[in-house]
Amino acid sequence: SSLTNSRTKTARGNVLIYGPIIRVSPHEVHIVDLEFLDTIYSSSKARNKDPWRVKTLDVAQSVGDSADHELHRRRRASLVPFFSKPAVSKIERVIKQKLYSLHDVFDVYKFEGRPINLCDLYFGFTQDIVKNYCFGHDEELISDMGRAKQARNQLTTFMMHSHINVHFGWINRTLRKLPAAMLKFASPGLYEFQSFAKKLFGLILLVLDEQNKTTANRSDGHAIPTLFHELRDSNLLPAGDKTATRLLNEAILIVTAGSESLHKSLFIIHYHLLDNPDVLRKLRAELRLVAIDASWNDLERLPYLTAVIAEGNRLNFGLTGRNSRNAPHEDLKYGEYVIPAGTPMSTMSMFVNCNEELYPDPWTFRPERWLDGVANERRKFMMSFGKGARRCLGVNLAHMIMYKTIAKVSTYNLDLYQTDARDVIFLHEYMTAQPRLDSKGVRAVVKDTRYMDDCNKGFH
Ligand code: HEM
Repeated sequence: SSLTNSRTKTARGNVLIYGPIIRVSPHEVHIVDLEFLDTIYSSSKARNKDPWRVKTLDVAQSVGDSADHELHRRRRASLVPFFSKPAVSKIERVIKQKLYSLHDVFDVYKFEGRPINLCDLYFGFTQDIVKNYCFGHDEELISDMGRAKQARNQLTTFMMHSHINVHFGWINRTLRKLPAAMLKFASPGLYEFQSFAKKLFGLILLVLDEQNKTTANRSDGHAIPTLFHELRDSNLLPAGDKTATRLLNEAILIVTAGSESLHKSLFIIHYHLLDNPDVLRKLRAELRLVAIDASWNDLERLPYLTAVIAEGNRLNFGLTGRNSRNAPHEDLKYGEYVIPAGTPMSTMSMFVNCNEELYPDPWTFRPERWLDGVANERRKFMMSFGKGARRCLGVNLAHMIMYKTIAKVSTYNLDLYQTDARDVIFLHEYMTAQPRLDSKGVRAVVKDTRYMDDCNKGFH
């Protein structure tokens, strides 16, 4: 196809000065070639992560940081059933309740006339939902923007240490041995992260103590199996993988991966909707076609909403660093080069998600690009959720939350407040995309939450 030809041209020519294959360190090659993505991130062949790289988040025993292919496969298999579409659909009711809380927060800010910080709001909102999914209850961060801000800042600070973790892991290991009061002084980011981990550890111990229960009772009276109760009872995991420490590592990964990436997609999308009245108008017109309280199933059928979500995810970029894999049992060939078995090979999501041939004017938010004849081709290459056997496990959960949330908040009338593109754009690489470092977040003044001014449908 013409797309295939132009991809090759880009990979070999105008965008890249060097490459498409570069030896970026004594032991790693970096390759920018869309045609080679499925080889690096294979779904069927054994691919290890680089043990050196997985030190970034420092949760060694989690599924995401299980460097060895077989170990990763076993741990992932225990989680897969829980992230399927039918499994995720079971908590649509929880999402609905959280959306009511979200609505209440918007109403309070409307009443007070203060700008709302959408970054903090969506961080609290998503972390509550993910914790609920994991444990059956949460900290209700959404009802306390101060705590939501603190939790978001704490994770951002921790992620900004990710490069130091890779190169000087001993610093964190040493700091962790300090008494809490000294750690707070020496490394506030790590101290906050340790407090977060301590709370999760308490929840894991509770799950392990409640041996007789397989479900958690939620406040609405419905008992839904939760992820960590299921893991505790899973036949797919050996006893060694059910220890409190191993489960804590899993919980840290899932709660941070869930809230960090998901809240970003939400605030990126909401910013662009507020910044592009035409896009917002088209979206609202489409939403008129479905019921106010449409299900995820119905919302997924809406092409423009689907395009808005895909474009927000594209500009999220997922993991932004060099995400390497190695083929432990086979030598691979790239053009004239042989890549010996065990050699880390990497690429970066930005090179794919901002490939100018695939996405002309790539830094512009343009949902329409997902509606043309080659949109399905593009979908194959999107790297925001990763690729292959280690692709994001939370895709379905993320999509359900995004569809339900964007459908709801896009009907509110908000004006951006002292916010511009530098508050959402990828400017710094700290494992995930960070905007300008002095950003105060995406802020907006809430004008109305009850109706859509250019749609004639009211809110209940
Ligand atoms: C828009 C939202 C999200 C984005 C952009 C995203 C992105 C990613 C990416 C790029 C990876 C691949 C990491 C790699 O290559 O090693 C990943 C892995 C993962 N994600 Fe997500 N994620 C999102 C939401 C979620 C949610 C809501 C959850 C769960 C609550 C989740 C759980 C995970 C887990 C457990 C892994 C590790 C999978 C494995 O190693 O097998 N993610 N995510």
